[in-house]
Amino acid sequence: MAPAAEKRMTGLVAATFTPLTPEGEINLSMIGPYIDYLVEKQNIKSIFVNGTTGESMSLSVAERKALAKDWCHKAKGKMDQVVVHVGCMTLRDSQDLARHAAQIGADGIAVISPSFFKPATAAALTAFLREVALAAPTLPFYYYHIPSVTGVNVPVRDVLIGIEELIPSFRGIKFSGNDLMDFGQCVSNSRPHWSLVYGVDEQLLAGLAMGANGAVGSTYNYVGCYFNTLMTAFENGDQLQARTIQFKLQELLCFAMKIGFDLGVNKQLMSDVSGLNLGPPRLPLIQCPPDNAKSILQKYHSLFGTPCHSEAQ
Ligand SMILES: CC(=O)N[C@@H]([C@@H](O)[C@H](O)[C@H](O)CO)[C@@H](O)CC(=O)C(=O)O
Repeated sequence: MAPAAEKRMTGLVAATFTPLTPEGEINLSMIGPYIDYLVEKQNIKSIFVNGTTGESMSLSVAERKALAKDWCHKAKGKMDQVVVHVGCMTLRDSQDLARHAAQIGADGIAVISPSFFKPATAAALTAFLREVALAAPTLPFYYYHIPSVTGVNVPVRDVLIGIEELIPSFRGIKFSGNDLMDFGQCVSNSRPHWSLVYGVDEQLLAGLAMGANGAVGSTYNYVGCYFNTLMTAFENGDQLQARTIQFKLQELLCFAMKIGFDLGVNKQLMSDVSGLNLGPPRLPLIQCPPDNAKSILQKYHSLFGTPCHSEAQ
């Protein structure tokens, strides 16, 4: 059973981009303004840092520690939760980052499956997750399922079997997959103190219908205020309003996908919408060409209006 005061990862959570300088170094000076933007303009109170959107796998362990520390310190008193992704290709690095997350006051940790040498079974995957979780046993622990990136397709429902006996700090799943049957199976076999958050922004409404406790995603950096409205509409049974907002994001992403949507494009859109200069992505990802950025920004404004901020308060 979870301690009464423990926070769960629920509601709308922005998966943050990692600010870089034009030369490609981590840019800690942007983190304070970034947090203020999310709170004041997007009504976002929880963040998930150093994840996929944060380009964690392109960062060194030292860079990830510096970023995690800064996010946690600067979010204190402003955000409800900072969950730090600590997954790496090596168990030792993941454990190191998990211990560090506990020292800097993170509210939870999440771990992606290693994807070079992949676990072949749920048992192999949970054995890896357990070793990381035990390095920070006081922090709520979430398994981060993102098969489109890792290529690890172990059904999450299988991962959940007996997981609390193996990992006492286990508190849920960040489910960034399209398999809604697997997600539904996770929900129907979940415990009351777990949190199952959905991570495919363009079909969040389906995740909510299946029973998601919240959402973590990249687009909530710049459509967070609208998606807060979507979640309230869903809770109130206003499917029409919820669908209207969901369809707008689908329209934006369909448009961007036709031109070529990747993390570089996504990061550029956040810079353009927020006015924060988050810099380029790190190689091998490349910066969005200016003409593409311009037309995607125009599409954003035609769908979501200028600024989106008025719905935040
Ligand atoms: C594959 C991928 O990057 N998925 C994103 C989504 O937010 C995604 O960008 C969005 O649904 C648009 O496709 C998140 O699930 C990733 C995420 O939460 C993270 O950065 O850790």
